[in-house]
Amino acid sequence: MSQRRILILGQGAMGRMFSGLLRHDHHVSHWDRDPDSGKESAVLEQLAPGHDCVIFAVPAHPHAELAGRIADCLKTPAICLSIAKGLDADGHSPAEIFAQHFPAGGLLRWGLVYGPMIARDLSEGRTGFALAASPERETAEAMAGLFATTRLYLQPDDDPVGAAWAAILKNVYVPLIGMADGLGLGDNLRGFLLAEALRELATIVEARGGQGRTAYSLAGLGDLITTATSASSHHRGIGEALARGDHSHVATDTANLRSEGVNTAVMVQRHGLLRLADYPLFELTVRLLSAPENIETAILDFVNRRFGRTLAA
Ligand SMILES: NC(=O)c1ccc[n+]([C@@H]2O[C@H](COP(=O)([O-])OP(=O)(O)OC[C@H]3O[C@@H](n4cnc5c(N)ncnc54)[C@H](O)[C@@H]3O)[C@@H](O)[C@H]2O)c1
Repeated sequence: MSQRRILILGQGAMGRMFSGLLRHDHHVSHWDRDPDSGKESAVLEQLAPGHDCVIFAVPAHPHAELAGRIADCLKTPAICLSIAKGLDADGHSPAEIFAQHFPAGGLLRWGLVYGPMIARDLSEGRTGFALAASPERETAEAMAGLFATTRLYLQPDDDPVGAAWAAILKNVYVPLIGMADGLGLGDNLRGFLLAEALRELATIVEARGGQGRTAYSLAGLGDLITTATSASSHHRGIGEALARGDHSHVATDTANLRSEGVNTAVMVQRHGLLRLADYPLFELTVRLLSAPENIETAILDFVNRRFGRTLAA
């Protein structure tokens, strides 16, 4: 494939990993901003023009601002691609933000890359897998083509809305798995909770305008299993910490930018994005993330209700 000019926003774990994967075949530039001081590594408006692809390897919360700046200064065709699995302060996903800033028919096209692609595995030469989801098939295929010589295997897909909700919401369910495992509730219960989470995720994806099948793709099932079972998973670790009484990640009514999953739980409630009563496992998880008390009883009560039993836990 021909050499592309790629700009990577963010030089954290994912930004560095992408740079390592792509720099052999493409011309790669970097931009970052210190989240504490706000200091930017370069003037984005001077750096961005001329690039064919901009990878947003930053959390969701600065996406709208950065997409607006990119849209104003890129005057040649390019693809903007995000990997962020969170909602911004307005409750918007990267799919919604990109659709607004990069409208169909314009010079800038967009897509999302979601799936089991833990930065450490890829940085150490192992494989990664993800959907390359875009509203346009051609863009999805171009995204997959960028990585064609790397160990990140991308499947072109046309459901970015579903991919975004699947990837974002699985980070809310994963701490529940961490809680159950942290309390030693068993392998069988983990399997049940994962099956329930997936079933619910498919209905939520549809309710939010995506396709239910996307919940069973790399962006949903693939990422859910990986994150829920990886010893190094941040979101699984949050659940394990809550199970041992460490409440440093408890969801409060303010944004929690240290954990995207916890922050998503807060944003879903703040912006009324879902009718929680329709999704009992999601509702249980959100409740335990903000009030992690009697976790075992709460999970077993859920199991009994699901099977129509009234046994005491
Ligand atoms: N780590 C993974 O394995 C993984 C996998 C898939 C997707 N993701 C997603 O990728 C995104 C980045 O993850 P990461 O692991 O690289 O995080 P990280 O904390 O290692 O890096 C985040 C980067 O974003 C920059 N940043 C933070 N706030 C910013 C702001 N307000 N404005 C501009 N830049 C800002 C930081 O300077 C840093 O370079 C997350 O949304 C995450 O969900 C991560």
